Amino acid sequence: MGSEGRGWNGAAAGAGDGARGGEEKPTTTAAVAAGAPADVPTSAASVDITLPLPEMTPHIMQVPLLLLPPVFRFACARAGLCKGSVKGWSSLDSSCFSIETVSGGITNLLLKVSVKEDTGNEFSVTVRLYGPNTDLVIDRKRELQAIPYLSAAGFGARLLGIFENGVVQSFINARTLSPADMREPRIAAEIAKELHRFHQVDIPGSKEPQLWNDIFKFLKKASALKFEDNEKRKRYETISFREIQDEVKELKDLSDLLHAPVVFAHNDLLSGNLMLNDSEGKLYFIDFEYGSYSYRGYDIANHFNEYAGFDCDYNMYPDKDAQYHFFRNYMQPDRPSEVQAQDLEALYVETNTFRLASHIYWALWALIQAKVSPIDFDYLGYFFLRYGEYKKQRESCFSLAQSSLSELRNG
Ligand SMILES: Nc1ncnc2c1ncn2[C@@H]1O[C@H](COP(=O)(O)OP(=O)(O)OP(=O)(O)O)[C@@H](O)[C@H]1O
Repeated sequence: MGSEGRGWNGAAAGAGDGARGGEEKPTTTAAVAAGAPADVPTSAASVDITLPLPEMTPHIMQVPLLLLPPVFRFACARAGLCKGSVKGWSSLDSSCFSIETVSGGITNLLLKVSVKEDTGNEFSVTVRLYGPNTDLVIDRKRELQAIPYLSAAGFGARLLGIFENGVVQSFINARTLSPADMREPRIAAEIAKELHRFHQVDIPGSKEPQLWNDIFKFLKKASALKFEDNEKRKRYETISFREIQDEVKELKDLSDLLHAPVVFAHNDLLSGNLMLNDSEGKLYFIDFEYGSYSYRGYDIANHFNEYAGFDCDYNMYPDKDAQYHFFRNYMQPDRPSEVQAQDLEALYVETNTFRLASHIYWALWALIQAKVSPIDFDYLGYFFLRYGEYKKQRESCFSLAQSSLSELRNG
């Protein structure tokens, strides 16, 4: 198939040779120039995410075909097929493929593409299509730079190929956790241990924490929006960006005094980004779109805020005992009971200061989404919910940090 047709813009860059059964290494495309790892095949093709699935299907199937050699080799290795030859798979026709939606997501469209050989063997990959305008809140270059290192450390799905507006990844055989699972002490301990490991991954490049840069960038964008819809405009005009700016500055100054350790943080550890294979006891962190160097306490606080679940019930935020249970397993995965009291207290203060930053971050994110996202969701309402929660928690979180700092000063 060529580059013509609705929903299909552009052609493979080199990887097209793979679709004809060749072994040539794909050439560099914009994705590589934007920071993709050099050994991952790329294609300049893009798929129109706005098409209904039946119309999109033929275009989607082209993506794994264009990126065929590595996807194929990976799939063969997993399924024990074809003994390393690419000829077998390239001769399959489209009737051997099936496609289903895994998730509409808030941000992306995730599809499972499966291929069945004559032998009956089947294997699957995922094709993730980036949602329109998501580059306004997601730094794709940062994400693509981090994935190979996270993948090498055993995190997430394997990156098999990159095309203009999405990626092909391995399919993970595991169930997605629910918010209730995530709060369960045994699973919470596993998440804490895995987060300890995640925070030790070294991603080359700048180690500067990005949290406040990102928040200030969001603030700038969020304060300059124009809504055509009357109702939305009225709600938007009630927001005081001067007030938010003052809050952000004050919170940043306070958190700077804590000298919190900086790590490569996931930054979006909600239940939907945690998968568990119960029989193997393997926990997966997925979706590194928001990953960056940041404060460890921020990553933990952001995860705790997600205990609120789909009902956004922030009363589900863990109490001190549940937080300590998590901290113990995070700080000393092998000997959780041996963590020192002062280390627990320090992480408690750190986490519950950054708890506020997480509310501000997602509140501002939601404002931008309210303008640019095609998804029918009350993002403005979500802004008010998160900013309201910030205000509700502000006093107790500020005084916790301030009294801890004054205790430190007074020895
Ligand atoms: N590689 C994978 N293999 C199997 N299932 C996956 C894989 N990646 C994601 N999923 C499933 O798809 C769901 C959505 O994935 P993901 O969170 O990456 O998408 P998203 O569009 O970023 O969603 P959101 O914006 O809501 O976070 C996950 O909760 C998980 O159930």
